[in-house]
Amino acid sequence: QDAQAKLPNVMILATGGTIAGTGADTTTTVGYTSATVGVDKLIAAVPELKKVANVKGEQVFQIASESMTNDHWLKLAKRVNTLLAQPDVDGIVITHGTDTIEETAYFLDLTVKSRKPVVIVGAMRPSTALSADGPINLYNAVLLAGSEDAKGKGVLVALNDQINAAREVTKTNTSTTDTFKSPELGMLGYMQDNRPHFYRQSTRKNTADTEFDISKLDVLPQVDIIYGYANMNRAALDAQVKAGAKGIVQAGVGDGSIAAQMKEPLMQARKKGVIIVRSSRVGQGIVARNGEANDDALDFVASDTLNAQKARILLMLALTKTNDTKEIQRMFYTY
Ligand SMILES: NC(=O)C[C@H](N)C(=O)O
Repeated sequence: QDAQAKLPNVMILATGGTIAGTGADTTTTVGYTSATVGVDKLIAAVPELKKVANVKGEQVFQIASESMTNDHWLKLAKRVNTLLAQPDVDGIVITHGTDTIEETAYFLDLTVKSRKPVVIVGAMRPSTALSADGPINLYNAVLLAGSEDAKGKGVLVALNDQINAAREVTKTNTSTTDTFKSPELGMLGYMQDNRPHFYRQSTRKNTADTEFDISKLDVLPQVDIIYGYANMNRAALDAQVKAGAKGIVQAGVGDGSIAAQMKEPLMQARKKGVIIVRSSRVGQGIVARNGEANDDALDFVASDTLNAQKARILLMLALTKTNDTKEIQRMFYTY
């Protein structure tokens, strides 16, 4: 009894994904159905959890993560903040589909107001598969969320025995279990021997140290992404601006370069008040301010090392505070 009382209290918030998926048979690893197993069953499948934490489950959503929306994020962030404000919650694990895990992780990294651990976990193989990765990933996530070492490190993404920072992690492979990597800045550490081993930490501000507050928001500003490619044209940009986008992230070629034929359309969008952020489709490296484009003259913002899908998140949150491009650029160098 006493030993159990000394264990950390970890809440598991389930949102769906492949970790809760089921396939036709044990060898089905593609073509299965995501988000079918409930949180109680996920917990019951790993009896070892009880030895390392007092776990409680809550089904927040039951969706495949490709269908994650801003509304889901607002609801999830509010729930996480409410739970972490309770003295009887030491850490949170979120089970999530892997397709947008990096986006949800970064959204929470910017909006959770606590230094208690928040760990997001998923799986690449459905729960019914041979060598399903969900159970060990969930076990490690609960250990991590209950550990002292994970406090104050921002939102963590833990799969495949590795710990990555929300800002830096990305899905690098469509289907293998070693898909989550922080290819340019490196992972934070490993899960091994029933404990985390940390080697580094992100230098960017997160969680309790950010300026963003979603507690009173029911909707986020519309921000969309346009993708760079040879022979790019303005159709997607114009459609997004017409549909009411307040911000556009360009996942540009190379160092966020702007095609000659896109310069005028982007300038026109900016004149209409739309904030333009230059990111890159490359996936690694800095998009430098005033590098491949004169951001000062164009009044654009450079994404620094954020990929386009994460730049979209920071721009949405930035737009809840300001429309000033200098301020928004500061935020891109802060978070
Ligand atoms: N491995 C997965 O979880 C993929 C799934 N499509 C999802 O993101 O929900």
